[in-house]
Amino acid sequence: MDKSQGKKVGNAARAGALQLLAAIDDGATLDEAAALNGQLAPADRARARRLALETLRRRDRADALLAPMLARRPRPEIMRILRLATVEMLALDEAAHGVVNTYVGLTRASGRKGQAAAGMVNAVLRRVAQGAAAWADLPPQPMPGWLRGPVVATWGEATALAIEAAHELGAPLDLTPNPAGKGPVPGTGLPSGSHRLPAGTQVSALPGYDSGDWWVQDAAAAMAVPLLDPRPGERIADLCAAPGGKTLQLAAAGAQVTALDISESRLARVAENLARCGFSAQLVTADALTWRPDRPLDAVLLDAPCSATGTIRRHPELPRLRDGAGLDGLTDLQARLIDHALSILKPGGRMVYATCSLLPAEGEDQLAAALGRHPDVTVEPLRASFVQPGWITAQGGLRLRPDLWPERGGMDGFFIACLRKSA
Ligand SMILES: C[S@@+](CC[C@H](N)C(=O)[O-])C[C@H]1O[C@@H](n2cnc3c(N)ncnc32)[C@H](O)[C@@H]1O
Repeated sequence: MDKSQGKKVGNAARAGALQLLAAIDDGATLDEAAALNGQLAPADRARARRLALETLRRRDRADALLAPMLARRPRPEIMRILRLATVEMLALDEAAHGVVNTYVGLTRASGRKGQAAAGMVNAVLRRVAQGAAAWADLPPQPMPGWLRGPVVATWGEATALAIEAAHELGAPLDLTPNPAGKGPVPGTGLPSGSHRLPAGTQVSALPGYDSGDWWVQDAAAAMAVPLLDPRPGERIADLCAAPGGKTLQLAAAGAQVTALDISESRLARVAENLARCGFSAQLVTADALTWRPDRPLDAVLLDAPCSATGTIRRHPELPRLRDGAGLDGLTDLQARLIDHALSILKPGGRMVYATCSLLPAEGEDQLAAALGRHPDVTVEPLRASFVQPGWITAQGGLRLRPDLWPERGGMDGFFIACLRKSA
């Protein structure tokens, strides 16, 4: 590839990243915004997404570096250009000369107002290029107050900072091997059985996807089903199943699975994933609050809807889109789902409650409240060999956080508890 071609590809991705950041500023999620990059070649689309992700992870840090260099805060589109260029130079080690020239060009191309701002962008970015030491001294992006408050109150300031550092690092790609798969599964094996590949690995470029030799699932998310310990032939309902990572694990263990979700379109993804991996399950579109099986079940998996604050490494836009206001509604729904899930279990049956949340209100507090409401329910010991003693909470739940396994690249935030109804 000659140099001019390379530059053209790079600039298409940068313009794509600016489109994504603008849509996210307007309230879209990164996945929703991705449709805007539909015209880009796949490699540029992937690079635009990565640039946007890396910028969102360091937005506050970039703003703190830029603030003293700006006489007044520029218009949002110019601010996005400055942030993106700052992150490219200081976090992604892109050569300053090329970055400055490109973003000055993109500023100029953004219309009459852009022409007027180009000189300022040029001057500021040249100062940014000299700012590596100041950049290194800035703390990672803080979690929003509604999340940081409970995190600090529960685990302390040092843990909050470690979580924030993990958020900035982003997430590796984790695969769950299909036990019935034929080919080797790429990546390094983790103690929990997942395989890990570096952040930014393109899923479509990996062997074994079409043949269903593995599926994408964060290592923490993949821990819930082993803790339920499904057995061949057991009748198990996965009450909030889509897109189906845990349904696949349950089916792979030989259970008779009913996969339920309130969203028909999301349930269609469960069907696709089951077909690709060669498993089957009964699929039901229904509200888990009211659905009842024809007879009580051996086990239930309740991966409840939640704030998803455990997934900020992969969705750094999430803290900007949410303000914690819907939390009471979610915790109320989770409690009602727990009560209903217990009511469809046979005596002696097990239930795993899980949320991809960092908030104790959606994890530890739900477990305590459920035990208070249900004197006939006990917490099952967490017997899986990958569980480290320090991860187990006072009441016997499993607390997973992005700052755990730092030497391996972290994991999503999750809370998992296994309950047993008395026989
Ligand atoms: C955290 S996701 C589940 C992820 C899934 N267990 C997996 O491992 O791939 C939560 C799911 O709950 C579904 N959901 C939300 N409220 C529900 C309800 N009342 N009944 C059934 N499903 C519900 C959502 O549509 C969403 O697909």
